[in-house]
Amino acid sequence: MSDFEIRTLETAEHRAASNLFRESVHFPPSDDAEWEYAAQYYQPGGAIGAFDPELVGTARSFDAELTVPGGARLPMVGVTSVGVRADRTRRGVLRALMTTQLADFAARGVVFANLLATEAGIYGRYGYGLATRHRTYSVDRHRARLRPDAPAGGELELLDLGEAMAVCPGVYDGLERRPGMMSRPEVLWRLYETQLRRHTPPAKAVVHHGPGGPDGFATYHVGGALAHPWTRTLEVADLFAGSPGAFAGLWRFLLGVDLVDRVVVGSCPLDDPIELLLADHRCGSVDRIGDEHWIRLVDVPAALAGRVYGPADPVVLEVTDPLLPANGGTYRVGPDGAERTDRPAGLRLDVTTLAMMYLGTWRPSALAAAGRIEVRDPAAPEAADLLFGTGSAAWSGSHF
Ligand SMILES: CC(=O)SCCNC(=O)CCNC(=O)[C@H](O)C(C)(C)COP(=O)(O)OP(=O)(O)OC[C@H]1O[C@@H](n2cnc3c(N)ncnc32)[C@H](O)[C@@H]1OP(=O)(O)O
Repeated sequence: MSDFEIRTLETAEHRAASNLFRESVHFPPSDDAEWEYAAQYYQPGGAIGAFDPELVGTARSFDAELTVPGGARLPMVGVTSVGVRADRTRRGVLRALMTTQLADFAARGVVFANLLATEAGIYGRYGYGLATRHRTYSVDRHRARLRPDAPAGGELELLDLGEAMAVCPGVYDGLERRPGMMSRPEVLWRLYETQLRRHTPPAKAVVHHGPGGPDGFATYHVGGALAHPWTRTLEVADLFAGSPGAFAGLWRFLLGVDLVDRVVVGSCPLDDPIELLLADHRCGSVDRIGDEHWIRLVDVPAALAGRVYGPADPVVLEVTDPLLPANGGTYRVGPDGAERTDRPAGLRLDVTTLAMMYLGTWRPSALAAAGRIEVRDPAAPEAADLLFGTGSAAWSGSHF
């Protein structure tokens, strides 16, 4: 670990860092045209590198806000573009990058760090716990009909990508957010626009207009065979709906696009009601349930105080956090909030496990049954299930 130096990268070093990351995930280096837009994703001062003295590892982050149960939006950073040169792996470079980043986040008052992991075995050791999951849902368009009692929805407006990028960010900002959703900084919209523009023809968007104005949208493209017989798939990148009418209206539109065989939504919340809208739910299928965001509670007291809790007897949690020891200690969590306490703990857990239950994705009793929580008070797991449970499944829908 002492054989290399970790420091913030200068803007002039960002391209080398980006290419190092790309090589680590087996992508080619960016050409000039690609780098022209990719450079914008590097927030000034937001990338770090490990040098030995050459650049051998890197990670970057950007600022956003995370919605927690109850609706509060708390400061988070998105962590991404993490890579170590293949000839320098397994000698502590990532550990040094992660430790440096976390100390910096804590000093800046960040409450959460979020990431999407290439492999499930990497980030738990740094306090990141799998906190949101999503599913890929596909529908056989030829068989699909919405039930006659499905909400009618409002007007739908088809936009090209340029128009969509002027409209969708505002619609997104106005939506009520589930736990796990995040603000989308402009760089993320630019990333999505670039990805959507790669399709031929470029992707489009459909916006739903409810009684109070635009309240949902979907971005999509249609790909597949160009010649008869048609085997075309409509792939949805984003689907956000602020009301039952918007959700049904958007799905009705997507299932109505001609010359399409399947409609696939890559990332849906686990509990969205599409099956309930279909007249025959067997024409739809869950293709995959997977990891979505891993979150790290950088400031445990602020994170615990920032969300609301369900009705149950209070529990006392004893939390351990070797990388950020200031988070360690006992916390009383009850329907009236959470604060530090001197009372004896009912449940003992590490900060990674706390992240897994924080947004309601994993029940404390299940984590205890799996051996991830030590139970000191036999009544505490059931009470914690009720306290940490949420009305809707945590989901982000924003990937980076
Ligand atoms: C948010 C994102 O950007 S996700 C992208 C992550 N990047 C990639 O997947 C690109 C390809 N992989 C890499 O670049 C590297 O292998 C990395 C970044 C995953 C790991 O970097 P390294 O410098 O080798 O990790 P380091 O030596 O610090 O190891 C730290 C610990 O993680 C473990 N570890 C490292 N990589 C992995 C892995 N892929 N799976 C499981 N454990 C791992 C090590 O065994 C070590 O364990 P220990 O603390 O118990 O000793």
